[in-house]
Amino acid sequence: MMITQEAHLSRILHLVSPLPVTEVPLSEALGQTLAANVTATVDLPPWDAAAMDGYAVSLKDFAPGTLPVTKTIAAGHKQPESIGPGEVAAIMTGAPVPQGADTVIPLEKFHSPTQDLPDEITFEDVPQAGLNIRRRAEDTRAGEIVAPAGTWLRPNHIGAIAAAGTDTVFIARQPKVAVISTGNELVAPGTPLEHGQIPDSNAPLVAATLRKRGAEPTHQVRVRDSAESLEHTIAQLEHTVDAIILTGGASVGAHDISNYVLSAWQHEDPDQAITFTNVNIRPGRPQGFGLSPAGTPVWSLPGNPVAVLVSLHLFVIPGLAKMQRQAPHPRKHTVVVNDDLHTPRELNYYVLASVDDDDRATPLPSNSHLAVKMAQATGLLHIPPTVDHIPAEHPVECLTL
Ligand SMILES: Nc1nc2c(c(=O)[nH]1)N[C@H]1C(S)=C(S)[C@@H](COP(=O)(O)OP(=O)(O)OC[C@H]3O[C@@H](n4cnc5c(N)ncnc54)[C@H](O)[C@@H]3O)O[C@H]1N2
Ligand code: MOO
Repeated sequence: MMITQEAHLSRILHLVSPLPVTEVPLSEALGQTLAANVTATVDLPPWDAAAMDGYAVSLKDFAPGTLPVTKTIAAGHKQPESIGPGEVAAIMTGAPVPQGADTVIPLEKFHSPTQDLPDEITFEDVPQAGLNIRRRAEDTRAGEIVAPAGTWLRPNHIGAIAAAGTDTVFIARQPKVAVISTGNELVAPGTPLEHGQIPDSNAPLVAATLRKRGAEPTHQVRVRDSAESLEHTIAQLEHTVDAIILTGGASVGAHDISNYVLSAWQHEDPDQAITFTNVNIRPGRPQGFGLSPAGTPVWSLPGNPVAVLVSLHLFVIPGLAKMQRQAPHPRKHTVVVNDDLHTPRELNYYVLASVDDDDRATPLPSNSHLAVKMAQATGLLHIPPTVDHIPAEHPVECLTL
């Protein structure tokens, strides 16, 4: 039986639950998801501030001529200052504009850069009002939402939240995930290979994806193709983690133990049991998903490395996002292909591609076993089941890796 990519994802999203909420220092929040709105605790800028190094002047009763520089105001100046008609204040970028000042003129208008500021300044004309003043609360006002609940925190959010005067945030607890690679052929990367062995590249790929998305790969285990070992490993882990991701053994071969072991497990609610199906995608066709007897979500992904990459993007990342209480955010964009693409109809094809700064994509060889080709890819092109040919220079949707 074959099911659609949408039906498989919808079952996953139905079965995973959001994790509890906790408060963490902002310094630990990168990659996590806000579980509550962050609001500004201060106006920013907190006061009218100079946007240039120069001279603040009052335009009240102003006439061109030479005026005295009566004070100097640098960034960090704590004393509130004011100037009256006929007075000029030397002012630095970021410093509070003195009360009474209407405009700030950059110093280059009067003299070359110097550390010895003049005692007086000569105006040849009437300056324009309101120049080079950053207005109080122009960025945010205290109480305004800086980042809403559901935001996946990237470095720009961390900077904005700090700017708004906050140093702790509420997040959905970081998902703890066990990563299990199955297969007698697998050895740790870097181990000299005996005949029949290959490096386990899926566990590092899955663990890196988890870290990037704010989850914690708490365990990385290699299990041989033995039902007892797999059962024992999962029984040990399912109570201590929020999710389990297996790779390999999802297909129908005599040694594909993930499928045989997990699909034999009973669940109180049969709708929640781990089931295996073919999904209308390639690579990544055989997929298992459901809840373990302890209620822990289990993704059982196919073993081929590119199939793992595709499965992570289509099925694991959205599931984690629900656990993390994440609001949907765009993950696809449109690119133009440099070469013709031919794929059979009926399946969604995902093709590795190298995408340049102008959003032009060069498709790469994308057979599901070509693990090292992943290094050249920055995107995954999606060719829907309704088409079998995308001509060069045509647009196609792309998931950013
Ligand atoms: N008779 C059929 N055979 C296969 C079918 C099918 O429908 N009928 N489907 C094929 C498709 S499509 C896929 S995808 C694979 C999925 O296979 P499994 O999930 O059972 O994965 P394995 O057989 O264990 O491994 C496949 C391949 O990937 C390599 N591998 C496995 N784990 C890792 C790892 N951790 N790191 C690196 N590489 C790994 C493994 O050595 C195999 O070469 O089944 C097809 N067969
Ligand atoms: O679906 Mo499999 O991942 O094509 O090789």
